[in-house]
Amino acid sequence: MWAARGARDTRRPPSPSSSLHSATFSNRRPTRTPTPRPPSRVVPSSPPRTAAELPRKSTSNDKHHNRVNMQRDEASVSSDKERQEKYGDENGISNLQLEDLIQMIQNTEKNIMLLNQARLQALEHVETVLKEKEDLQRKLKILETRLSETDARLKLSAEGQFGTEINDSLPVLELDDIKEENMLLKDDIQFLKTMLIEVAETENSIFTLEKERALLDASLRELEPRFIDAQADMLKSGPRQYDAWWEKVENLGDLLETATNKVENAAMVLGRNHDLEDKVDKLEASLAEANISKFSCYFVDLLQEKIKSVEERFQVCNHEMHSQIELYENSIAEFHDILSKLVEETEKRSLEHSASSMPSELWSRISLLIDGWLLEKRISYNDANTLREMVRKRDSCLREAYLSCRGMKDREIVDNFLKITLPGTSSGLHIIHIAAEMAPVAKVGGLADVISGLGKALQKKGHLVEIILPKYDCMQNDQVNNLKVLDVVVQSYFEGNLFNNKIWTGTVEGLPVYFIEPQHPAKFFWRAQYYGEHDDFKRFAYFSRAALELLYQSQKKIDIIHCHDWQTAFVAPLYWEAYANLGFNSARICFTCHNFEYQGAAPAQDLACCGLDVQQLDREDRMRDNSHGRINVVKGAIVYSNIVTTVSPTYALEVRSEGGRGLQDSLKLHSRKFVGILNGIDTDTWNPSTDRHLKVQYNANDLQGKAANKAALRKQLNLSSTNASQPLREFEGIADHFQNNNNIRLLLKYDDSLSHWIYAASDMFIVPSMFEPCGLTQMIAMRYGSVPIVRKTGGLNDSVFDFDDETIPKELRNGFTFVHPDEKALSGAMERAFNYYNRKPEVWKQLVQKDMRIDFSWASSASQYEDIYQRAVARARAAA
Ligand SMILES: Nc1ncnc2c1ncn2[C@@H]1O[C@H](COP(=O)(O)OP(=O)(O)O)[C@@H](O)[C@H]1O
Repeated sequence: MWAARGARDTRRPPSPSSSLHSATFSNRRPTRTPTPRPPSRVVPSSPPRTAAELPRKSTSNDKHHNRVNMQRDEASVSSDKERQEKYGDENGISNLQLEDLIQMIQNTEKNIMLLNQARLQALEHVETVLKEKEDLQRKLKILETRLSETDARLKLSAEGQFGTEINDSLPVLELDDIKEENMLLKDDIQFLKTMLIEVAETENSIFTLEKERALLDASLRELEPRFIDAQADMLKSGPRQYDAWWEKVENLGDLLETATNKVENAAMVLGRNHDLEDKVDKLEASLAEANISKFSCYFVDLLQEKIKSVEERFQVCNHEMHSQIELYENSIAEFHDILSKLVEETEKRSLEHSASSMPSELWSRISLLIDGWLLEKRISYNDANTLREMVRKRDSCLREAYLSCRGMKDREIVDNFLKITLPGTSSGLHIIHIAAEMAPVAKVGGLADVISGLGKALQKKGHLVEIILPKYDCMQNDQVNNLKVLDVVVQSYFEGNLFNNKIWTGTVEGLPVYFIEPQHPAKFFWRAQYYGEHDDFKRFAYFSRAALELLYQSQKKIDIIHCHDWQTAFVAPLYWEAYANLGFNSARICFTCHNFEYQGAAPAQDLACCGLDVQQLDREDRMRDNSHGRINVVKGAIVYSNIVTTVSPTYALEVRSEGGRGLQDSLKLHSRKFVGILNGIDTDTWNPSTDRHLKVQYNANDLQGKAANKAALRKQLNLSSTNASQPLREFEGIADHFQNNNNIRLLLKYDDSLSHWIYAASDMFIVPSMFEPCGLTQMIAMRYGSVPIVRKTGGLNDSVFDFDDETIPKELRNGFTFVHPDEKALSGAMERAFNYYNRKPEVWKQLVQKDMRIDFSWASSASQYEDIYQRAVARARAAA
């Protein structure tokens, strides 16, 4: 499958067909990172000897339990390893200690589960005992009936109605004795009944206990994820915390062991109840025997004795049960206490942890806070600068002050910040980008990618980077974090009047951004589109002036103001002609032209709208266009900037001749400050192994997902699926014609998500541009394993090297190129690519993998920008 980018012949506003065309699809779901699972729980088939499972305290010889422990240990060890790989051993705690600690925590947690299991099983036993008690009651009833029968018979026999046999064998005196004994027996049985009621009460209290245990269980489940976090935190804790945690975990272990023993004792007591039941059985049997042997005195004695012993045993058991339950209740309360302390500590630790690795997003918020306070005149210029310096240095005091501000009133926060202002120095620069686009909040094309990509890379290098954009009505507000309007109005000059501007702030991709919303009747940025308005010149002249006014009023001590393309090229002459005289002159101006096709030429008098002096600037050596009697804003930026760049070394050469579109002489004149730096791509945004827009994520080592994306896109675009390697072609004029074609689709729309998918689905990416200042698409394509076929021009020439060109080092060869801007040359390059694709799939695969591994990140390009910024700043300081 192929994606082709239209030959470049127009720039802003981009033609809707300017980029990606292709097709494919798959209905496979993306592979997802497995959700972390809770630690496995082992439920033993009998009440566990949990002490054996407590670390370093094992006493059990039970084979089954040993096996269970071994499985658990293996699980703990492997998860420990994973954690160690993830977090490393930053604080010098020995691996062994950490392993022990983690293993201990995991075992402890599992033991809690096991303890609960044991409790459940103990309860099951209690239920059994309850049933057995009922049996016992039934049997006692029978016993009672039989006794009363015996009583009746004895009565009859005493009255002489019972036959001679009895009268012969039992004298009357003996019968009286038996009667009395039977009465005693009855009392005993009554007593036994009372005891059984007591047992029932004990059971009730066990059920109450069980309820409490269930609550505890629920809170345990809630605590489980925090507990896991705490384990991770512990890996990062210093030795002191490690010791404290260790001690707590050991206490917990001891407590659990005690509780376990108690449960074991309870189980023993229940066992004794079984014995008791056996004895009652025997009693019953003996009674039957006594009945058969017709009330032998000896038997009744025996019976009485047995009942007495039953009663005694019952009392002992009951007492034991009560004390066990009491102990168990106490240990649960203790356990609860330790658990709450553990939670408290975990929360404290996680707060400390987040403080040590505060993301750039938060630093950006602090930076915006400081600027807001300065504009609102709540802090002085000096304090603001000191605080900014601290932001730049990622100062830990400032971080602490910010983190401790939660819930404070505004005034208190300001005071808090002012308290920690200390003088400091830094080699980092304060860089402001003023631009018309920024990805992903306001993106039309590559300029937007550059602003966020370069900004992030410079921020990573320790510079304080801020962006100023127009507040477009059509921008993606959902891509801005913390978007809010400042309680301040910045006035700026336009066409002889001052106009209010609302200032919005927010972070985009972790960078602090200002959005200017002009309160001008022309509603400059309420046009439902970024470019293409009849008054574009005025719209962006207004914006450039307002952006400088914002910087001026916020009294920032800026090192670099970086403006981009003709829309913000006004900044360079405005800064030096209108603001430097006011003392706002610490910054050096850098101008990047992303495309010399667009130069912002207009009738000379139009320049006056933003306060520039037309008389002064409409001169050959300043802003007058080289070929027409107009003024040219890009020329003005070339003349007035300290640094001028364009987006690739080859394009920098091209624009010194024809490619300069009339500005070649100016560029030659200012060639000492002019340089071409190849753009990078934002490798976080463009990453096939994490890209959420794809059907299936993949990487250079596992290309299966790429094929799945291709199949998915083909299906989505309703293309034939009979031949998966069928190519697509393009061109607007034949879009309708292609609509019913099985192998071709022409897509004429801007769709960011689809663009990601197309990069992933395509095998080849054709960029046959007539000219291409840099081009990002060929680099993004390579990152997604789509081999570029490009014309050797501009940045394409600096990033794509022909696979068959033996004059180029082999390791650099990554695509297919052609020079002549005609169909024959393009077909030749495509044929060569197809040859490899169809006939040498292994070679092709290696090429795809190699392309995916090329580093197109901003890192090296940002270093070049950093270098030229620093040199310009150093020159300025030396001159001062
Ligand atoms: N139709 C489109 N839908 C979504 N994104 C697009 C589209 N066309 C181009 N893009 C994106 O715009 C950027 C183009 O950058 P670049 O190659 O420098 O071209 P340009 O300078 O014309 O903007 C890339 O991020 C590309 O993915």
